[in-house]
Amino acid sequence: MNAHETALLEDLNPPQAEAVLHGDGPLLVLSGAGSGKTRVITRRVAHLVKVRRVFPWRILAVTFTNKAAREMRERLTQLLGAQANDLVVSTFHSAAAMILRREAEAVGLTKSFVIYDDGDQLNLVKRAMRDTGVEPVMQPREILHRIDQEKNAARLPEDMHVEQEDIRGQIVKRVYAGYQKLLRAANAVDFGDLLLLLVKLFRDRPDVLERYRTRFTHVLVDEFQDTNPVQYAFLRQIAPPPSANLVVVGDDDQSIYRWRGANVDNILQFPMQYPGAKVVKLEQNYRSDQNILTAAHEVISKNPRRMAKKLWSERPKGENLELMLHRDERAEAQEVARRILAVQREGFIKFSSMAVFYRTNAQSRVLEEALRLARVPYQLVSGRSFYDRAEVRDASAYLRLMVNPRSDADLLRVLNVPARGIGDTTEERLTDFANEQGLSLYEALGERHRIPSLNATAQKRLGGFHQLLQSLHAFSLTAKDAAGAVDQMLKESKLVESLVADGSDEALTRAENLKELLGAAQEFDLKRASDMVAAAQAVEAREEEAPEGVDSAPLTADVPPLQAFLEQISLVGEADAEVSEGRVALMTLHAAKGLEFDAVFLTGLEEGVFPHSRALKSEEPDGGEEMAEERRLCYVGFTRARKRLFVSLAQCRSLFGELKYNPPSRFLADVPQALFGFKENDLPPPPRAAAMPQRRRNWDDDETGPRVDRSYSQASSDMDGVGGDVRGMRVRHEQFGSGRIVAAEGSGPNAKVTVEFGGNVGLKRVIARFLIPG
Ligand SMILES: Nc1ncnc2c1ncn2[C@@H]1O[C@H](COP(=O)(O)OP(=O)(O)OP(=O)(O)O)[C@@H](O)[C@H]1O
Ligand SMILES: [Mg+2]
Repeated sequence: MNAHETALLEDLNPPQAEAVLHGDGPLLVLSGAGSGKTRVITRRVAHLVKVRRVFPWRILAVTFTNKAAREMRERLTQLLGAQANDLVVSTFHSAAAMILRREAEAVGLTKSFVIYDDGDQLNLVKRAMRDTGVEPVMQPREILHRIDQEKNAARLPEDMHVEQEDIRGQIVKRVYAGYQKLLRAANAVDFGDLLLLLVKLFRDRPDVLERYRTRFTHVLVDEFQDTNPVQYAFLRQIAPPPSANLVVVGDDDQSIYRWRGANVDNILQFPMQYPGAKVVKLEQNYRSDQNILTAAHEVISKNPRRMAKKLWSERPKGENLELMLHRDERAEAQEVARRILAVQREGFIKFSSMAVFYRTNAQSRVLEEALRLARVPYQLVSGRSFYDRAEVRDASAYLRLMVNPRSDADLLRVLNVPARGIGDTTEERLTDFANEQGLSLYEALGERHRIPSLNATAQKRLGGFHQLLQSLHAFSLTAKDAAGAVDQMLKESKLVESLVADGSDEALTRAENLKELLGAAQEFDLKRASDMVAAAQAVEAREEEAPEGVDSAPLTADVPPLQAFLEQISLVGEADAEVSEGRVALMTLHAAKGLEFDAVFLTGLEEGVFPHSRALKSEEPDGGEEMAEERRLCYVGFTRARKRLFVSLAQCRSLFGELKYNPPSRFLADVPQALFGFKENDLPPPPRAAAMPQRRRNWDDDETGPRVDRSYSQASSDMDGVGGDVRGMRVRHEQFGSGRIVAAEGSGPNAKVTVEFGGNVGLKRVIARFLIPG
């Protein structure tokens, strides 16, 4: 073993090392959370390059988010130095986008195609519905969802098999076909197209496929449990069974993207698809304290149809899990803020090592408010929120028109932004004319003198807009960097100027955001310049020439800067925001996968919130696949925590404008009480059902329900008559020691107070006069 090899294997356990050292042929690493799967991928890549002397440009490593890709690349730079810049480390979508751009002509696009997002897609679906004249029996949203599903399943309209009597299916098929036509005419693709078009291209053009197959001799995939059929089809093309060097790592228990077409069968059936694949199981968890692991295990083990897995840890038992009960979502948010501060002060855990999770984005607003008030520095991890702002979308539309004036959806978006007096009638005449003549809107603008019944003013205004677009397009052809192009666009379009002229606070904030977009472009340029230098150095530093006829050029090579910037914007995902140092991260459970934190707050553990109401409506026994997926999501949430896990719930919550009294989440009942530090005798008697008449379902009536339900149903019913002021207060009791008030009933010295005491004492109900503050 040489020195490189020793260093790379040093801190790996035997099965991890086995996976890193595995020779040629397919390999599946299947194991539970925190067992070092991602570490194995990174090490294996480094090992391939350093020890087995595989050219870095032959390696394609696919991760789930751009953020994960960035982190993996950083890690690899530490291990490999400049050579890391010759690797392709990316998400499925950006790998597909890079390849598609190189092969654009072969799929009927030009290199400057733009990528449409969800909002653009919806507009396009509406247009396609109008164009195809389908009966308006389906909502555009629903049709779009079905189209996305078809794309995830690798089906174009002509591949759809729809029965004649399936009216809705027929509608989807027709609109889908019209929608694809509109995309192609606009020289645009949507997210789903990136992989779908590539898979089709590889299928129809074996010569193109062969080039990439010959190039990428090693393909590695993290979070494989969440691949969808079209992604898997791509993998099978580029790394075909039975013998390609395809390494996939994942955990069937963490498959949480079924709603995006992910199919957990991909991982379960991998050994069948790649017969002879080596399977390595990792069983030691390095992340979480034992109590957390036990809780996670108890929750996930209720799922049917899992691959049997063991997971053990040498880590200590750790602290108890903490159960936090609240009157409503505001009290919950305040208490989360308070506990974060306490954990930071007393637990010596940095803000940046803490995270707050929730099931749906809508829950974040109240949490944000409470954190702001409590002066807890936090950051919302929702990568798209900035780019989804109206003014930023307007600016992006202009930028995309700059590189691709044929993009009709973008043109319509900014036709009258900032206001230039182009009204609905003019817009209608323009689009009708374009449709009749088979022109893009931009081309129609050029022919505007032929548009019937347009008066001179309308002509003039359209002319002005046409000129603006022409000028911007011309500028983009010679732009040397993205920031220059953004700056020019902001000036010429007068987007900032009009907002500043408006002068309202809101308009000024919007103007600030546009300047931030310019800042993002500047940052992008700097990064790109250094990446390009690095890539060139990596090519220069190659010790050997690529074999004759093998394509070894960097995948991103010749994309103009503005276009590269736009592509980066389009591919920003929900989980991609970088959390700055010193801040607590707030995110949905879905965005949390792959991450780890010292302390985790999992909020909203109520039936109908988490598990999501959708899963409750499922007609299958026990909620079927939907419920199983919620359970996996809970497992993902728990296993992000290293040392402290707080789970919280509210007795009533208003969400989506409705006030709901939901019973506690079933997942709480699966956690053994001892892990919360409760002892059997601590539990107060169950409350009278009449005390909680508003509940839709009374979990206390459920005789089979686990006892832990009773403890917190009691505590939360206690809160009915009390203000939130004493809760959370620190108190001392002569016999039980110090603790914190969880709930109180009545007021004054005879109030009955439920206190969570430290040590092994746990939850107790005592009379207030026996307590002293502190
Ligand atoms: N052999 C090891 N020795 C010490 N620490 C390790 C070892 N393997 C992994 N770790 C650490 O354990 C933690 C979890 O590793 P990693 O993120 O790779 O796990 P994972 O299996 O990918 O988890 P997840 O299922 O959540 O994606 C990381 O902090 C990692 O550095
Ligand atoms: Mg991982």
